[in-house]
Amino acid sequence: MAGYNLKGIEAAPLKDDVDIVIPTIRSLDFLEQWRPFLQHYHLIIVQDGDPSIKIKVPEGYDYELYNRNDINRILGPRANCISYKDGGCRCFGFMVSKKKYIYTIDDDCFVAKDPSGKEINVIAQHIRNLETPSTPHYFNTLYDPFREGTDFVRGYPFSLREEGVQTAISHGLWLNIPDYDAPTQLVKPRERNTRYVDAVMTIPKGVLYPMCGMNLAFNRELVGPAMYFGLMGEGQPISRYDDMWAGWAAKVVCDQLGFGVKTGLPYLWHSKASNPFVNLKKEHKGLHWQEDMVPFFQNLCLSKESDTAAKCYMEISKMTKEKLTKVDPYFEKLADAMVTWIEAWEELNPPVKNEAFSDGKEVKAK
Ligand SMILES: O=c1ccn([C@@H]2O[C@H](COP(=O)(O)OP(=O)(O)O[C@H]3O[C@@H](CO)[C@H](O)[C@H]3O)[C@@H](O)[C@H]2O)c(=O)[nH]1
Ligand SMILES: [Mn+2]
Repeated sequence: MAGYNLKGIEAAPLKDDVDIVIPTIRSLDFLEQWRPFLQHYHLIIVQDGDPSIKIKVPEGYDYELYNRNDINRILGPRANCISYKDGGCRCFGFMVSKKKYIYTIDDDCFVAKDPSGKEINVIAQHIRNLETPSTPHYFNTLYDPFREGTDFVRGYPFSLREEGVQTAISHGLWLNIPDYDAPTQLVKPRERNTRYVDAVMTIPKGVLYPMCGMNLAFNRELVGPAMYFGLMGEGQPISRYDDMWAGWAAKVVCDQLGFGVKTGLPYLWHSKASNPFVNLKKEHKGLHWQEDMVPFFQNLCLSKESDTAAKCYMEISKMTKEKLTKVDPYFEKLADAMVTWIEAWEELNPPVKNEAFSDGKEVKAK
């Protein structure tokens, strides 16, 4: 690229199969540092906040940029399911993408170094995580058996080794500013995560986890419809639980459809501690409601007819309305927004007519 020093650019794995989705209400200057790893990928930028503000995209990146006016134009009345003034707006990018894989990253995240001092190619590691099987049915104590230099340990039944399932989500971690909630940030303002754990592990079937949207990749074809970052932000009683809602729902869907979820490598460097007092105001209801939301998802039993991500999600929406509205009327609104999300998803992503599925049905679990 004229004028840019791209020396040392690493191979951009599956560059035509990945879209990078970035929600931003700040600036995209952070992309300068990511050039060696992200420059070859297509970006989908979801600009939150005032659409009259012009966001500058660093030269040399191939991108599409959507602001609130674009979301309203494209989705019409269904735009009300996309959060405003909350990072959850990023899921609009998941919906408009046509690629197999999504990688989503926050605009205050930078390239981290591993203990040897080598810069970490987050995309390469996420693709490796997504392209190798998960082991949700039986925990391998030496972590990911599909990594170089490791394997299934003694006592791991061979019958289960072929059982590796398709990996739908790869959840990366963060050095420096950890993703703490506001109370924890307030009591530990100077805490920094300096610990690099060289491991990738499958989250066992039936176990939920707090999914952070900061450094996250997933297979759109397997689990895209379930990756709805819940309706939060302006006009809603809660914020900063958008990624949590998506993580809980998507894990239930992955367990139902027989897909895997991995967490661990890659790390990135999270630089900006959002203001803990502002965060406390935004997320305080979530701190209470999570005591109900988590057991709700833990106890969900989906019907066998729910054999695609969209069908699972519609069933979860129905159960949300039935079981969580007693916690707060907001959940009825959220349940309706979940239905709107699926309707919008299916309008923008009509099932592909495919001889394998003569009725053109969505990808079903094997
Ligand atoms: O109103 C908003 C606020 C933020 N964004 C964009 O979303 C991401 C995350 O924002 P931020 O870095 O301020 O949030 P953190 O507390 O550091 O991160 C955690 O909170 C989650 C946000 O819900 C986030 O995914 C977690 O990692 C940035 O890109 C902001 O620009 C926004 O679009 N609108
Ligand atoms: Mn941040």
